[in-house]
Parts: sequence; C-alpha cells; structure tokens
Amino acid sequence: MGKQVNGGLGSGCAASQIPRGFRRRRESGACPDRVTPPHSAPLPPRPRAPRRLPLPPTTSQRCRAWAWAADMAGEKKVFGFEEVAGHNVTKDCWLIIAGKVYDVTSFMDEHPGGDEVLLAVTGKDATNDFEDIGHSESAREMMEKYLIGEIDASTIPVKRTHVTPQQAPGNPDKGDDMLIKILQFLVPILILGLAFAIRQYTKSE
Ligand code: HEM
Repeated sequence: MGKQVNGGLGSGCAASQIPRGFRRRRESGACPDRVTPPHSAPLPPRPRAPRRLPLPPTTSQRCRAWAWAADMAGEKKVFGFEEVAGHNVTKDCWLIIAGKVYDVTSFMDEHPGGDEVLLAVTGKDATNDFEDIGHSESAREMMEKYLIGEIDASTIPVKRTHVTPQQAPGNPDKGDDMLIKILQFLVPILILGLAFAIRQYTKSE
C-alpha cells in the first residue's frame, strides 16, 4: 500500500501511480491527476492575421509597364488588332489612331468629348473619327502621353466595301421601265377620253 506523502492527497487520488517526473507537484499537495490545470496552461499562440499580399497587376497595368519598358529601350511594342480590340471598356480602353495604339484608360473621365465617343471607336481604326472632329494641336500633343505602341497593320481586318447586288440575267428592271412609259401615255389619253365621254353625255341631255 502506498504511503501518504506530506498529507494533502485525497483518498480518491491515484497518487500511487505517479510517474517520477511529477513527484514535485505531488509533494506540493496538488493532485497529480491534474497535471496541467487549464488556467496555468500556456496559451496557444494567437493565429496571426494573414499578411495582405499586394494585388497582382491588371492586364492593362502589365501592358503599360511592358510598353513603358519597351519605350525606354527605344523600341515600340507592336500589337495585334485582336489584342487591342479586347481593351474596350471604360476601365481599360485602347484606341488605334494613325497606326499607333493609345491606352486612354486614364483619360476617359477627362476627355472633353466624353468617354462614350472613345468607347464607340474601340475595336476599329479610329483615325477617321479622330480626324473628323478636327482635334486641336494641343490635343495631338496630349496623345503622346497615352501612346503605348504600334498596330501591326496586317492584322487589321479589311474594311467591308459595299457591293451592289448583281442583277439577274435578262435585266428585269427594263420591264418596269417599259410599263411606266406606257402608263405615262395611257393615263392622259384615258382622262381625255373620259372627259370627252362626259361632255357628249351631258350635251345629249
Ligand atoms: C488619345 C486620343 C484623344 C485625345 C488626346 C483627345 C483629346 C481631345 C481634346 C483635348 C479635346 C478638346 C478639343 C480640342 O482641343 O481639340 C477633344 C474633344 C473631342 N474629342 Fe477627342 N481626343 C482623343 C480621341 C478622340 C477620338 C478617337 C474621338 C472619336 C470620335 C474623339 C472625339 C472628340 C469629340 C467629339 C470632342 C468634342 C469636340 C467638341 O466639343 O467640339 N476624341 N478631344
């Protein structure tokens, strides 16, 4: 039978099976069953707030950075039409004017002609639209700020030209012309004939 040490261990305590390492605790009178009371347990490390990572750059920012780097290196980036045409929203707007590509995203709010006109000419060669307005010299100087590269002219889709519908063989339009000519003669003759008939009828009465 286990001997009671320094008094203090309750009768229900399994002090007799105390492993060696807990002897001191046992001697201090605390029940060795309660080896690490919750209040004295070291607090678990606080979960650290996740570090805010910087957002990855947008396509437009990447392209601008690329174009800037290329510009610094003395070469202009050459864009394909499809790539340029994809930038067609207010927050990401590119224009093709006179063979050059302009990223006017940051200019949308400031453009005196409004942002809608700029959006309306995305996805096409906007040279004529730009020239039709008769932009001032200062507007043209301003453009330099937004220049990001050049367009690969071979990628611009060929403009659709208006094709007049071909006439069917036998030229059916000719038949219509003949009918009109006949009516031009016939109608006045019929009116005259009718007038003459009415006159005759009223005379005989
Ligand atoms: C990077 C390209 C462009 C720049 C820097 C630019 C700049 C300007 C500026 C500074 C003005 C004020 C008037 C002037 O100084 O001429 C203006 C007016 C205007 N722009 Fe642009 N523009 C650009 C592209 C375009 C395009 C592609 C269109 C297409 C239609 C357009 C349509 C207009 C219109 C409608 C006005 C108003 C004209 C008026 O109220 O008399 N702009 N733009």
